[in-house]
Formats: sequence, C-alpha cells, structure tokens
Amino acid sequence: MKLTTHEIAQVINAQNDYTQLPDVPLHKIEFDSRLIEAGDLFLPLQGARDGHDFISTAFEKGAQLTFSEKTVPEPHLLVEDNLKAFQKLAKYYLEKTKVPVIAVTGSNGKTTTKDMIASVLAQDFMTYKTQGNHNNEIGLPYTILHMPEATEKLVLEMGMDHPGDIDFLSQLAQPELAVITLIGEAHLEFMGSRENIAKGKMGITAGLHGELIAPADPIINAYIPENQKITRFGVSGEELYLTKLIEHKDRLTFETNFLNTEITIPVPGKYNATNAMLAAYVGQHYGISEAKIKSALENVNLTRNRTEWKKAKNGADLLSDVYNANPTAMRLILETFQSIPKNEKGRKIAVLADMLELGPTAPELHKGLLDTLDFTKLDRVYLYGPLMKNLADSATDQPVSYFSSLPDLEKALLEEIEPQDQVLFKGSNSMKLSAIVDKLV
Ligand SMILES: N#Cc1c(NC(=O)c2cc(S(=O)(=O)N3CCOCC3)c(Cl)cc2Cl)sc2c1CCN(Cc1ccc(O)cc1)C2
Repeated sequence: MKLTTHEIAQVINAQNDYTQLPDVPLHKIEFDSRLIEAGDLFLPLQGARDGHDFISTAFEKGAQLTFSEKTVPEPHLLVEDNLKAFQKLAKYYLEKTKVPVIAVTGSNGKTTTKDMIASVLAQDFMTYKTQGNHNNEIGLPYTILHMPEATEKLVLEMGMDHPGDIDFLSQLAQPELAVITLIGEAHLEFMGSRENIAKGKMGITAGLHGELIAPADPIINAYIPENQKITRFGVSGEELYLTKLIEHKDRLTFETNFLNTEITIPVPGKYNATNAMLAAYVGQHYGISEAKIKSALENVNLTRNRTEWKKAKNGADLLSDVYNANPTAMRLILETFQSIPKNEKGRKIAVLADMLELGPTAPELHKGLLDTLDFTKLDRVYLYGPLMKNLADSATDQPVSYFSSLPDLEKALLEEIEPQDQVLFKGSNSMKLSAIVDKLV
C-alpha cells in the first residue's frame, strides 16, 4: 500500500505525538503476526486473544510501526479503536487511489460470481478481488489495503452475518456497480426472515453510486431506493435471462437474451450459469468484447473449498471451513455452528484438527478453545492432532474423543454420523480433514 507513517497518523487521528516517528512508507498491514515482514504495519485486533499481546512478536519479525489502543514501548499510532482506524484508513485509501469498486453479495454464489466478474474484467483491466473469505468488516478493508498499486478495478465480496453489515461495507467501499446474486434462505436464525435477508442485502445500495443488478425476486422491491438504476435478472421477460442451457458432467453451455454468442463454463449447475450471466453483463457494461467475455468465463479460476454446507451421501449436513486456521476463525465458526438450530432428531458434531504455525503459545491457544465449546449445543466433539491433545486433556468429563491418526478418525466418523446430523470440520489444511469430507459426500 502506498501510505507513509505521518499520512496514516493524520487519517486515523492518532492521539500520540507521531511527529517523532520517521515519516517513511509502510510496506503492508497485517493483523496476523505470522504474516509480518520487514517494513510492515501491525494491526492488533481483538480475536481469540488480544492482538496487543503480539506486538513484540510483530517487531521481532520486522514490523516498523503498529496501531495500538494503549501506550507501548514500540513505535506506534495511538487510537481509541484499532479496527475503526483500520476501516477509516481503507476508506481513505480508496478515495485517494480512486480505484472503482464492483460490489457483490448474495446468500449463495457471491464468491463464484466475484471470481467470474474479476476474470472477465481482467481481460481489459488490472483487476484485484477478495481473497478467500475476506468479505467482512475485517476482510474487506484488508482487501482494499492489499490491492496492488496498479489496480484499475476492485471486485469486493460483501458478506452478511447480521442486519446492517452490508450497509457498513457499502458505505466504506462506495461501489460504482453492485450485484446481488440471490436472496436465499441462509440461516434465518440470525436474520429472522427472508424479508430481513432481502433488506440486509439491499444495504449494498447504501454507498452505491451507480447501477444495481438484482434478481427479479419481488421480495427486494420494498427496499429499492428512489431513483436507483436497477437491472433485474431471472426468468424470460426480465432484462437479463438465460435462453439456452446445456448441462454436461463438468461443464455447462448457455446463451442469454443480451449476448450474441454461447458461453461455456468449467462447472455444472444452472445457478453457475446465472452467476456467469451476471459476470458477462458486468463485462459488457465495461465495454469488454464478447469474445473476451467468452474466453474469460471458459477459463475462470474459481475459489476452491469455500466455507459452505455440503450434503453427505447419508444425508447429513457437513460444514467444512478450510479458511484461516487461526484461533479467532476457529472460535467464530464454532460460535456460528453452535447457534444454528439442529435438524429434527439430529445431533451436532464438531471435528476439530490442529491449527499449525501458532508458535510457542500453540498448546495454550488450543486448550483455550474449551471456553468456546458449548456442550449444551454440541453432542459430540472429535479432536485430531498432537496440539488438539491439549484441548482433549482439559475436557475429560465431556463427550470428547481424541484421535492421533487420520484413518482412525475417519473410521470412527463413518460409523458415527447419522442422516440427520450436522457436522463441522475445521483445522489447518495440512491436517487433511478435507479428505474425510470428500469421502463422506
Ligand atoms: N487470536 C488470535 C490470532 C489470530 N487471529 C487472526 O488472525 C484473526 C482472524 C480472523 S478471521 O476470522 O480469520 N478473518 C479475518 C479475515 O476476514 C475473515 C475473517 C479475525 Cl475476524 C480476526 C483475527 Cl484477530 S492470528 C494469530 C493469533 C494468535 C497467535 N498468532 C501466532 C503467534 C503465536 C505465538 C506467538 O508468540 C506469536 C504469534 C497468530
């Protein structure tokens, strides 16, 4: 990011005398101290642990400055709230660089649609996009501040856990174009109703300066702002719709009412044809030729292994979250999983594996998960890996099973999981829980 110490201090209204600090450019900003490199800015966040506890580690790894909510010996910018300062800096950076933002949200398909839009725009523009699941109040500013200096278009995915989340992200990012992929049923327990989900997703207009592309679903009609330019998609008769769909095992060919060519995408599923149709329309909006749109979509690089619910062969619901194997992400996904109502006559099972590269405090960080496990919600907990042994040893009087070998864990789960169960899988990629998920689906 192209920002200097004094510029950042002024933007975030640092409370300490920063003029004593050298006014030098910062390399990048990180909240995970494991990612700190020479010349970086550290951002202590309140995760599973207080990020301030890792300021010294960040400087050992070469950080040259840190945000801080308290006076510390290291070179720092003192602010009341590190996260708010981070978000304010991201908003400032977008205003300074004037990089146009295309925002994408929706109950399902937003990650695929984001990837497809970025693939199309990259044909003519230097394009950067949300990486992994960085689509919330921490991930979105992180994406903005990590975009390469030559970026010409920024495609930002906006996720919603609670009402108002999207309004906040839209006001921060000020998009010039927004896409809503679908108003679904995703976990009504947080949002209460489909109407609330619709209202929440329409929050994307809060900071929108241009056109909204949204489903024909009438549930959003009540939330369309006055004078909002909107293009609806869906069935024949809407402004955008599919006119032909030929599904193959691992690819799909479709046509639309607004393109003069057929398009093939390397994934099946009618919903993916719709996602690709939206990406094609965005490409057309930015003047990209049909030939380039067609080529981009045929070669799109989709984010794999998204945090999504999968159905096991026996009908059980599996939630496999392979992102961010850090203590905070583990806590957040456990809290989410525990708060979702069980299926009728079904059980809730958590399968947790080691989080790697957590340094010397790793045993405590694993043991510390005990206060997140809610055994009034969880029926069974399966723990796997030497570090998770620390958690298993501190949960002796609970329905917890420990495994040191993946085949033994797999065998136990194949015998245990019933059709009505919900099962969470979370751990570092190299612990290979995904291999068990792949056998179950
Ligand atoms: N708590 C905590 C820790 C981390 N948390 C996070 O990175 C983090 C992740 C997330 S997240 O959920 O992964 N995520 C961020 C991006 O957008 C999507 C959501 C969030 Cl929301 C917040 C935080 Cl603070 S990373 C990390 C710790 C604690 C230990 N750290 C390594 C370390 C261990 C021992 C040492 O002595 C020094 C460092 C690494």
